[in-house]
Amino acid sequence: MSTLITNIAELMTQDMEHRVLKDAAVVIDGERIEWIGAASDAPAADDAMDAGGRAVLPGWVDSHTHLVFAGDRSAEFEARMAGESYSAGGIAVTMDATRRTSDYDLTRLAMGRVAEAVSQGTTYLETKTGYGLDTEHEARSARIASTVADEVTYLGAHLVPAGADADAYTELVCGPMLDAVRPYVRWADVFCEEGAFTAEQARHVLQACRDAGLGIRVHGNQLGEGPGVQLAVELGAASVDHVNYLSDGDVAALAGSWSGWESGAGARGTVATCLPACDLSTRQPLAPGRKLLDAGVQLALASNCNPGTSYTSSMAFCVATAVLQMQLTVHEAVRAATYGGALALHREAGNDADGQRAVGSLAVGHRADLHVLNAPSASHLAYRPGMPLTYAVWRAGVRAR
Ligand SMILES: N=CN[C@@H](CCC(=O)O)C(=O)O
Ligand SMILES: [Zn+2]
Repeated sequence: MSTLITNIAELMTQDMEHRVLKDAAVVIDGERIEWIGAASDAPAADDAMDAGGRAVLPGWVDSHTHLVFAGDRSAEFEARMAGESYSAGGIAVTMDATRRTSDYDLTRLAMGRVAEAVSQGTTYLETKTGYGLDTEHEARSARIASTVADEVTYLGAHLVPAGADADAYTELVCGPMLDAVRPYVRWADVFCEEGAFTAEQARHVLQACRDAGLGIRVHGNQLGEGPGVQLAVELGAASVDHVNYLSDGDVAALAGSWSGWESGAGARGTVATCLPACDLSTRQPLAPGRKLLDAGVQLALASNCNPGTSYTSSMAFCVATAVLQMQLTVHEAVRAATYGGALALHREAGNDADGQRAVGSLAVGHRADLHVLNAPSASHLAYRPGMPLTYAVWRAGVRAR
């Protein structure tokens, strides 16, 4: 069954040539994109939709969320708005609420959050464990996550639970807990920050998880300059996320990891994932996205949806903030929220060794993940911030909104 979507005023492909087509059309067939080009050249299809002069872009790829949780931390948020600063300790509050919640309710809550994200144009989504923090509850979170998200990350190393010895807990994360989550996850992550895990503990976790066949990523440099970025680059992590406080050496290390990549002469590097909604909600300085891009670093934008630091799954909000406050162009911000997320998850074009279709860009053969805006161009995402601009969504070729 094929569908022609025509009368597209602006088609932002985010493909390798960065093409933006005017008066365009797309044909999707099953879960894949069959054809892209000028509306006047479009082939016939079984079905047709007139986009009415609207803009189309790839569905958002949200490469960093924490959706498997229960409970509410609005009091912590209010205290922060009154001047308190964020610290990792709040994670324990969510851990308690999450452990007390049944499988059924935890699944229902996570599914509801995914549905909210999809209704706003997100078509590919990663989520993490990290609110279980013992073997039983981390495995349960990983299992539930694997039923609701496209990609699952093991974040047993989110916080050392109260009363536990940090090194003994790290051993648990690298041993029995890793074995228990392994069937459900593709990635591992560690919160490498003061109050969470030291560089040495983080290295141990990342190496053990890599040895177990997982891809790795790091929460780093969120609350101050720290070892997270350097560790991520050294170990070849797919991404380092937050990146608020960076030394010149950190920026250089990230840029160096991408040298030669675009010309095909170098290997992939470590994506810097900026989380602007989190930065606003924690009153941290926004990550230096402009500086990173100018240095040659590949950037992702993600929501970091979680109850502590960023209780929103709105990628449009992240894009608007990146344009209005981080000095990215609209094209750069949309690219970071689509192609950049795919790059951070090793799901971009040309990286489909396991048979999955590429996401995050629109080209023939890629997964049919399309986001139709109720606007004639993507610039309206920043020009009309906060407006409900999602008009239609296709996720793997299925109309999701
Ligand atoms: N920084 C570490 N983890 C989450 C916050 C978790 C929480 O406070 O519940 C984050 O990415 O911001
Ligand atoms: Zn996070």
